[in-house]
Amino acid sequence: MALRGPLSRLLRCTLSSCQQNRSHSVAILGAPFSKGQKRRGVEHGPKAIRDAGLVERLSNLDYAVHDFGDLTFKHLEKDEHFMHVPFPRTVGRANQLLSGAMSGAVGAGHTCIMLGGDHSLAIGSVDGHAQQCPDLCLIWVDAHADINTPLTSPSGNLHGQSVAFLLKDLQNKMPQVPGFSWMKPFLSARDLVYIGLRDVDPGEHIILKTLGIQYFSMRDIDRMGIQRVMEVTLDHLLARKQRPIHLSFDIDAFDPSLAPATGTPVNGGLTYREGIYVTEEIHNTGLLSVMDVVEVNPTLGATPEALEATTSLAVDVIASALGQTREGAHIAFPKIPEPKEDTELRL
Ligand SMILES: NC(=[NH2+])NCCC[C@H](N)C(=O)O
Ligand SMILES: [Mn+2]
Ligand SMILES: [Mn+2]
Repeated sequence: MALRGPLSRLLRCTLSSCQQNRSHSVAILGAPFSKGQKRRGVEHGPKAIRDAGLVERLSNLDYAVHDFGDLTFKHLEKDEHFMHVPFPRTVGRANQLLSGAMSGAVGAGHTCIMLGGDHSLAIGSVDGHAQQCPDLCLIWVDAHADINTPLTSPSGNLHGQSVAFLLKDLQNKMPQVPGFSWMKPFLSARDLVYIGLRDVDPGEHIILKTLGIQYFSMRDIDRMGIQRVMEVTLDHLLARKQRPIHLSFDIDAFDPSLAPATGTPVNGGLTYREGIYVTEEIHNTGLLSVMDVVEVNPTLGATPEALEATTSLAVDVIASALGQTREGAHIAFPKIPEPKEDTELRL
């Protein structure tokens, strides 16, 4: 749509300092971490996504790409379970480190891409982003709601609990998990929208309903269409005021036929076109500030083709969130090139 580009640029000028000067500089933060769940291999996600050509794709979109490399996480030796939650201190410490790095990168004026790693990393990623942009809103694209508390979680895994750590509204339902005393929940339930849900635990369902969280399950997408879902999503988050968007994209939101190399696949997911439409619409707001891409697990690709499909899909959604269009672009050509006088036009 013709109005989108100029309109979004106009809006960007009126934004708070944390959103300015972001448009042409992208930071990549690798977070090779897997202790938020029990399947090893997801720590190789950042390398696999880079190997699929991420930096080159973003450079072709005319961005200055700053690849900050991978963070170094430590596994703490003495880290007993908390209730049935494994590795609480290790996950807490990793997220503390990521939060600091994310805050620094956002503060330096970059649009940031966090490559996971498992989805527990969204705790640090969103926390660090919020330190620079306290009025951010969160779009969570996922088969799962990741909003269990330690008391509702069937698995104990922290990658299924990230949102519960972020939400102010759940503060009095959360026990003190060791490793997380460095952070305070800051997000309001109304500043969050889910897209793609199809595997929601009973405890998560009561949380979503009690807090009145806006979500669009795969059934809602079937019923309304992805175009209407995005309209309502962006209206819900941005109608009152324009603010930075944090997009947390779990690759398992896509159908497992498209993204097989992931730890908790669920049938009946987003089509390629639905997923790309989501990121295109987010790009068109001009407000994307941080994007997480998580749960790409290269060791779970049954064949090299399955892995390649998953990683190139990850690169495609990132490129689309950063402005790659299906209609082409004329970055290299201000006008249609004309042959010089003395060149023969046709043979
Ligand atoms: N980020 C993910 N893939 N999360 C899967 C969570 C699965 C399940 N709801 C749990 O809490 O254990
Ligand atoms: Mn998921
Ligand atoms: Mn997730």
